[in-house]
Amino acid sequence: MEAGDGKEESPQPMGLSSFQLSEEYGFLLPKPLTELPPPYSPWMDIAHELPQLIASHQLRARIHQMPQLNTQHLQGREELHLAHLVLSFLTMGYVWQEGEEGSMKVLPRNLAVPFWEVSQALGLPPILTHADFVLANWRRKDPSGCWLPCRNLEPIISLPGGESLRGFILVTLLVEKAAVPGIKATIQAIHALQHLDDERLHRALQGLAAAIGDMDKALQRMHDYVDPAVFYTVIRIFLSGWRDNTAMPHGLLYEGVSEQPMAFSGGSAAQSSVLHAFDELLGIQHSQESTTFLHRMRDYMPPPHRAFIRDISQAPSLRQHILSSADLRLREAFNHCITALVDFRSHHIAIVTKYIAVAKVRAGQEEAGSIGKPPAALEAKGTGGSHIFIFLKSVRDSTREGLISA
Ligand code: HEM
Repeated sequence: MEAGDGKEESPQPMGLSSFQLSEEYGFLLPKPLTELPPPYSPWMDIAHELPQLIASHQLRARIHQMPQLNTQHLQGREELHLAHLVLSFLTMGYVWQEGEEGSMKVLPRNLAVPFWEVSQALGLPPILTHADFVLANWRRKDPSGCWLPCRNLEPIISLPGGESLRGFILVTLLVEKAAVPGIKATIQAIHALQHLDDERLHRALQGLAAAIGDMDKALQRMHDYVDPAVFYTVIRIFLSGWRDNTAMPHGLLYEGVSEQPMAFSGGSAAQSSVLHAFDELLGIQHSQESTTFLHRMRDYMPPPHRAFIRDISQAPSLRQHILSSADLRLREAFNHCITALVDFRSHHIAIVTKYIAVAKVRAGQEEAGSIGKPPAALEAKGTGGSHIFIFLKSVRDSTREGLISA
């Protein structure tokens, strides 16, 4: 990361862009493409009809009829991201169309080979990631209209789940957007540390705490837009992966790519770079087990975002600086960041309780099959494969341990 140029509050755009971070949109892809060039219409045509094709059990047949397209005509980051988004959604639909018991263990070569090639080009795994589901999956309905309210936003590609699926994607998007000032404050804080500029550091920490508070407010909107029963019984399975999942114990065979099945975790906001970056800046030490899981999730991030987190972890230690400083205002601002992060994580646990634990009990009480059959293999595990509540509480509690006492 480069040093600032004297204009204190705005980090160098160069510093942001070298990590494929946008001044306005942070980790979100700033202007996602919504269509691929004409040769790729066989993919796009299926992708635009995905929820209906899955509901009518026709997706697998349509994918079998798809030609095997050459990926060499895809140009630039935007086209590659849209291709990965489309192929990952097709793959999730193909594998899970008939639910957990009817999952497919082989991905046909006309889908597997291009998906593998696009994944290699982007440095992403060949499965749906947070980068697909959220970062590259948004468009304005009215291109000249503003971001908020949510009504002007919609996902480019959908899965079953109707308005709840839309809400789940868009609320997560709003959390990413609310994080943007916090990402810039993170860079400011590192510049300030490098230059031993405590005034600037203090302002950066205040900015970071405010941004985490705004992320928390955005997160709460999940309650307004997403129905727990639809999330639990319809949406969740399509985010599931083939690693740490007893429904796919041997992984997925990517035909034409490898002789052996491969195992990848499903999509999860644990793959969002935001909290990884904040944890590194604040020097939060998670348990070994949680750290192993979270670090594995970094393999599911675009490589430049991974590099951003790595560079923060290699920067001078903020925590050591605060501990050795006599400036109580700094300590207070640092602790505000920690408290805001604990609150965010506590509210997230409340959401997970409502959308998974309580929804599971309610689904058990409903007539079997009234909405959909929830995946049994995911009852105690997240789509990323973690043991949900042990993991989330450990991560929240180790965040709290980051407080520096007076
Ligand atoms: C209905 C909404 C949500 C549910 C049910 C949910 C569920 C989960 C689960 C089960 C995990 C454990 C990891 C795994 O195996 O996947 C997790 C982790 C995580 N989720 Fe969510 N999540 C939701 C919304 C969000 C949103 C909107 C964000 C914000 C971007 C978010 C951020 C995270 C983060 C950062 C982690 C990693 C643990 C941490 O750092 O605290 N989640 N989530």
